[in-house]
Amino acid sequence: MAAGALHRSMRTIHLHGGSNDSASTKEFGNSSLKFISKGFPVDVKFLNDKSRSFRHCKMHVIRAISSHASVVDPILSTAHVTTNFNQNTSIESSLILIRHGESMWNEKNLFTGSVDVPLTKRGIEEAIKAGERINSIPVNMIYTSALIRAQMTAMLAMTQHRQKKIPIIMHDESIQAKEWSQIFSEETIQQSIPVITAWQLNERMYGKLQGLNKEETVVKYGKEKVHEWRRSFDSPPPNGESLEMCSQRAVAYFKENIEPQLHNGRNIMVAAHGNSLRSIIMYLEKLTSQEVTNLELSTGVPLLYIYKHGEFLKRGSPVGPKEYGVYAYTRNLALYRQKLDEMVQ
Ligand SMILES: O=C(O)[C@H](O)COP(=O)(O)O
Repeated sequence: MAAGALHRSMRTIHLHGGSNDSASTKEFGNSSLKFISKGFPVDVKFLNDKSRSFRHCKMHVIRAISSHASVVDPILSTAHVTTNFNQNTSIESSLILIRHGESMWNEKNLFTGSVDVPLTKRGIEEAIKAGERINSIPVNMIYTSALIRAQMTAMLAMTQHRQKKIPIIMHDESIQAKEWSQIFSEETIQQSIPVITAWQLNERMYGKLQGLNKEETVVKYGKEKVHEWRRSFDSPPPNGESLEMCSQRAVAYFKENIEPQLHNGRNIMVAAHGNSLRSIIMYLEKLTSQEVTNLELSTGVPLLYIYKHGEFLKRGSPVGPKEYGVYAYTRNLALYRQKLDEMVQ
C-alpha cells in the first residue's frame, strides 16, 4: 500500500446513500461502517443524500479499498460530506500538545515568528525529555507546522516512545511527491506513524519584529506595548498577526483536520509553537481573550488532553521530574501503559 494510502487510510471515506435505498441507514444503522484495508481502519460513513445511489457508492468504496496504490483518495473523491451521524460516543482519544524545544533565536532572545530556525542543543535535549515524559501515551498520528523547530521536536520526542513506531513525514504536495514516497511493505506501514506538516500550525507571523531583540524592543516601544503585542488576543505587532488572526488559521485547521481524527478514536500529537498552541488551547479550554493573555507555554513541555464525548479534558503537564506523577492517566491510558510494560517483560 502506498505511503499516500498510509495517509489516506488514516482518514475517512464518506458516502452518499440514496434516499431510495433506505437499506443504507437500515443496513448500517447509526454507526459508520469499518473496512480494514490492509491493516488500517478505514471508516465509511453513509449519508442520506439524493445525489447518489447507495449501491453505486458501495461499489466505489469496495473498488477503492481493494485496489492498490491507485486507491482513490477518499478526501478528494466526490463523496466526502459528513453527516450528523449519531456516533459511538464512548470513544476516548488522547491529544498531546508540545511547543518546540528552545530554538537558536529563542536562545538569542529574538522575535522569531515565521522565520525557520532550528533547535539549539538544549532544545534538542528538551525534545528528547518531552519524549520520555509521553513515552507511554499512545500516538497514532502526528501533526506539526511547516517549520523545522517543530518538526525536529516531534521526531526527537518519538525516538523515546515505547511503541517503537517510526514517524514518517507525509509528502502529498504533488502527485510525484506522493508517488515517490510510497512504501511497499505492509509490515513497514504497520510500524509507521504518519506525520502531517501544515503551515496553518506555524508560529504567529511577528511582522516587523522578526529578528529584533525582545529586550531592545521593550526599550524602544515600552514594556506595556510589547506585552500587548506578545500576549493580547487582538492587538497585532506592526505588519504581523495578532493571536486572533493566528487562531483563525490554527484553530480552523485543528477543527477541520485534527478533531475528526480524535473523534474517530485516533491518538494525536501536535508539535507546534507558543502562539499557535495558545490559540488552540484557548479553544480547547474555552478561555476568554482576557484569560489567554496570562497563558504561557514553556518550550518542550508536553500537555495532555483527553477527548471524549466531543469535549477536551486537561490531564496535566509535567512540572516534576517524574512524568507518571504528573499526568492524570485515564483507565484506558493505564491499560495501554500496562500492555507496554508486559511487552518488555
Ligand atoms: O516567535 C517567537 O519569538 C517565539 O516563538 C514566541 O515568542 P513570544 O513568546 O514573544 O510570543
